Amino acid sequence: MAMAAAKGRVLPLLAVAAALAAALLYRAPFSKSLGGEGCSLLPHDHFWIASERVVTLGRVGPAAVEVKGGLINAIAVGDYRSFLLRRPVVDYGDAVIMPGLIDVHAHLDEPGRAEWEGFSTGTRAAAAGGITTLVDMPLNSYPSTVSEETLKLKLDAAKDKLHVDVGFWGGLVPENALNPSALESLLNAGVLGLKSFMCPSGINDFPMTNSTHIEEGLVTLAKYKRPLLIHAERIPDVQNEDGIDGELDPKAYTTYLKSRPPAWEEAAIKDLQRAMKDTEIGGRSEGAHIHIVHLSDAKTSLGLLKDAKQNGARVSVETCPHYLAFSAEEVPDGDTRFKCAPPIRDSTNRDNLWEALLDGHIDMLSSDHSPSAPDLKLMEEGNFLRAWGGISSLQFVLPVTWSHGKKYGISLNQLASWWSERPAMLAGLKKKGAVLPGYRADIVVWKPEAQFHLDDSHPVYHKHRNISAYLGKQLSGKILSTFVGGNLVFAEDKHAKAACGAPILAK
Ligand SMILES: NC(=O)N[C@H]1NC(=O)NC1=O
Ligand SMILES: [Zn+2]
Ligand SMILES: [Zn+2]
Repeated sequence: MAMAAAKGRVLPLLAVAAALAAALLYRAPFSKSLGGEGCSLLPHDHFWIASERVVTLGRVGPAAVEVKGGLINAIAVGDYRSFLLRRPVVDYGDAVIMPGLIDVHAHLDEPGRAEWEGFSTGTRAAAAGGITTLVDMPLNSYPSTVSEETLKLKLDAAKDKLHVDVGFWGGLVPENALNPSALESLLNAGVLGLKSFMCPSGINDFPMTNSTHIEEGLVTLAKYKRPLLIHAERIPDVQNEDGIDGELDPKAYTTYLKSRPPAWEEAAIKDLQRAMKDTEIGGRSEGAHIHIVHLSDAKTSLGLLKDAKQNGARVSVETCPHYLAFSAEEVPDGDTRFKCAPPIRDSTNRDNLWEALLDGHIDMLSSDHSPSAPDLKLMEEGNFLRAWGGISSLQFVLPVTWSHGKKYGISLNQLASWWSERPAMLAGLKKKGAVLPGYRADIVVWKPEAQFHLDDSHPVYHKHRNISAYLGKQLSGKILSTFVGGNLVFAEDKHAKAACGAPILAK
């Protein structure tokens, strides 16, 4: 019965042992450390999961993973079936067992804008998508997370609503950037690092920073060894003439592209050169780390970042599935679901982003899940210049990355590196991001080959399915089970009753 709950396939050979094991499992007491009965669809705190394709230790192969008290206790690599005789096991056959995804860039907009997205809906979508940890951005909620007090409001709003673990970035804004004690109190309160914008953010209480704010903020961050995430677009001092003029059709996607050319990304990154240099060994903010969020320009901006890395700057770069899945050529005019900043560029740029990811010049992936209330997307009017910029994608990032990445020959190990290991390092999450003994049992089990059509009948848990650019698409990669800290929080299109994810605070 316990086995059936997880739809595990118990090998016929092990039928007797499995029956014994099931009985054992069923009688096992609920673990307080796992939060009690409603936290898991598999209410046991000691069990094994196994499959032919476990992603661990840089390889993919048959293995069994022992989960005990919320942690991975042991891994039996190789012929796990004989090893597992008489042990309680959920056998996932040839499904992939991989570290749960860590999405370091999601906007869950509580308090203040729960009608855009919230902790409950956002983390349910995450669980359904195999994401086991999210790091929440400091803007789009109201107030923004820019102080100890506003972080406390976030934590209060999140209480009892987290279906996965959630950490928080704080905001670096002009009001705190030149004030080390204000920044220290925010960092001491537990944000995992800071985030700032070099252009208007679209949110009134999250003003943009200039390079001086950034350089000064980094000095404080260096003491804490926590990163600064930067939205690197800046309006160039001199706009060149193919910039936008009033005559262009606001429904045409080309108009939007012209309004935010790659020159914006370039200008920001050039402006960051001194800040990047400061992070080098012996630099003014040695120990700090600059992370460029959602890179879209795979040309000059990427080149500048490669140079900075080569010179020893501590810089990392993420891009997002929408820049890898879509190209400007295929964005229909008036379809503002595809509006994001920086924009989705042409197909050559998309191919170059894949190449940079495969070559290691782009370090990791994140969703930048940034929904709004549907009316702000202006879907009927189709005005790209006035619509909210933000892509709604949280639940689909794994199948989207896989479906499109297959064409570029990506491997399961690369997926685990881009979506789990590197994000864990960026956010300073110890014992997360890999399937290894001693690590938190945050695991996704999925079937890469299973195809599905994201049609109107597909369950979507994040807010406002209609504003997601992925609706109507055919994807490969079905999530079977998601474990967070040993709790089976999602399986067979069902969530565990209780929300037992943990808030993560830096110490
Ligand atoms: N405020 C906000 O979420 N902006 C995000 N949306 C987007 O498309 N890019 C962003 O930075
Ligand atoms: Zn951004
Ligand atoms: Zn964002």
